[in-house]
Amino acid sequence: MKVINTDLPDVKIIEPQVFMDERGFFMETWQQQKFEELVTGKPTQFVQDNYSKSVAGTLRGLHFQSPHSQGKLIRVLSGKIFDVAVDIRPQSEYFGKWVGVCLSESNHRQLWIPEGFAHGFYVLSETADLVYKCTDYYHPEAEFTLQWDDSELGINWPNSESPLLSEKDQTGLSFKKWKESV
Ligand SMILES: Cc1cn([C@H]2C[C@H](O)[C@@H](COP(=O)(O)OP(=O)(O)O[C@H]3O[C@@H](C)C(=O)[C@@H](O)[C@H]3O)O2)c(=O)[nH]c1=O
Repeated sequence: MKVINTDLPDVKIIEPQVFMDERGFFMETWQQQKFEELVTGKPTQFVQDNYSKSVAGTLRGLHFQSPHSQGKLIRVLSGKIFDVAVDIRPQSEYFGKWVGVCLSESNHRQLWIPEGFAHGFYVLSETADLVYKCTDYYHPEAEFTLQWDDSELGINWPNSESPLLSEKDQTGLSFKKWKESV
């Protein structure tokens, strides 16, 4: 597997080795030892796997839990998404900075987003099946949504003038409000 750095040093792109033959392909999607050695550099325990399916134009996010922050390892089973991580760690020199990466069934890329980041994605294909591993459990009482189009964050979402949003995601917090609360 190949690990590719992003503009945010703690957020990594992972490209698994894909073995093609006449039957199709095979790949390891997660291997603990390699993951800890090459990606996080420390023991990392996942406790929950999630699966969501979304139609074209859906935008989910930007979500995070505080406390109970979740590291997330994201991959796409079918379709294509623009996946975004925002550094919301007040002590970080990258506080408020974001990175966006295309993950698709054809590039097989995964995104590692550690604890302390908000996460969201926009669906670029007709549908998208997403699976992700999380380092902490779902705690609805600790869940926050940052406004996907917050002007201060300035995320450059592709072709997403009026995305399909959940009710919760239509009324996200501004980054300014979140900053004032931490
Ligand atoms: C996230 C989550 C939701 N649910 C339930 C609550 C709700 O009734 C239903 C749909 O939840 P949501 O609308 O929050 O689903 P969704 O908008 O897909 O939320 C997800 O968005 C992406 C961007 C993330 O990063 C995830 O961590 C998660 O926050 O599923 C769980 O039971 N367990 C979970 O871990």
